[in-house]
Amino acid sequence: MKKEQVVNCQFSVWYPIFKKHTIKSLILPLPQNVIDYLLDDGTLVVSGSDHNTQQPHTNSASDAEEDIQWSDDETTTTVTAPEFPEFTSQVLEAINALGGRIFPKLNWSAPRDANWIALNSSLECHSLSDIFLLFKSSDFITHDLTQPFLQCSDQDSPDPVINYELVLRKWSELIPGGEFRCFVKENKLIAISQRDYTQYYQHILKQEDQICQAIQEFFNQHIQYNFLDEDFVFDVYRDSQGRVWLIDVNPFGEVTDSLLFGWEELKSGGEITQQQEGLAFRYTTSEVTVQPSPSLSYRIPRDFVDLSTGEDAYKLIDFLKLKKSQQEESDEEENTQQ
Ligand SMILES: Nc1ncnc2c1ncn2[C@@H]1O[C@H](COP(=O)(O)OP(=O)(O)OP(=O)(O)O)[C@@H](O)[C@H]1O
Repeated sequence: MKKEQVVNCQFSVWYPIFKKHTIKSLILPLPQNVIDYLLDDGTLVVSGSDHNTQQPHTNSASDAEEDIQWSDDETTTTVTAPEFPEFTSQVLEAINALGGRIFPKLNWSAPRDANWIALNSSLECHSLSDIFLLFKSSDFITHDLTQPFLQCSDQDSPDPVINYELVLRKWSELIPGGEFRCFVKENKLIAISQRDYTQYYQHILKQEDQICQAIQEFFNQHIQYNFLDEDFVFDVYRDSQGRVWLIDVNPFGEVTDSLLFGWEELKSGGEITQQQEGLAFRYTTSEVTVQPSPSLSYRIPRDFVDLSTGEDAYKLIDFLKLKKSQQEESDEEENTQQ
């Protein structure tokens, strides 16, 4: 996989080409101070200033950044997250234009590994602080920001310049059993895998031929020869009326999860068992093969999740205060012993 293939799979590259066949979205350039904030481990995500109330911002001359401040007085401890007034109002405007509920992404990735941290355990966002909470907790987002070309074979060539972008997609209730990943080699659709492969869906077994045919038709009519590369991977959603929608485009190579196939067999071509002429379709065929969800490995203990995101979000702040006063007490003890 070459760096150029990764560049071509950025959202802002494929979206204009396939706009009519995918979920409505808006793209905003990500300012450098927001990128710095996302990469800074030391700052919490607590901000009251960006709730979706559509209030005009009076101070939008420049986006100021502040650090968290712990006041000395225990009774008035405050936690201040950085503020980006101009960017915040752009994001709120975009969220409102998309109906108030959005799915956030960067150039390539969504923070799928962080959904456990959100109040609703979902990637649905209504404000910039919802987005920040997910982005700051996600290794996938950090990967986009720090090493997007990690697995490329042309490591000796200079890294292409990337303009980082915040992608806001209209929130859509997608049923996981309707999602499929499609592999294209030399402009031919060679393989389709059920995307949520850890679950068994009876309707996939029953409608195997219709699903294959609908995706093949969608590919022939709208995707084939329209993308910048001849090898790539695209994700689709087949809705309850049987209509197929494009969800995402990914590089053809190890950086993309090959799900029920192996990259070796996909790259070598000929060896895959084929359902229809030239096309292999794999899905989970019984409850027996059901595996734990891969996203479970990204989670942390439930107690901590409850503390940080449970019914009472202030519990985390109380917990941190407690830790701080315990630390101060032990420091004092140490001082008196010396
Ligand atoms: N607009 C949306 N509204 C709600 N859920 C969505 C939306 N877009 C995508 N999803 C859900 O989020 C999942 C991940 O989306 P997407 O493929 O865009 O992320 P990604 O980080 O590029 O994933 P991957 O690394 O597997 O390609 C999808 O499988 C789908 O279930």
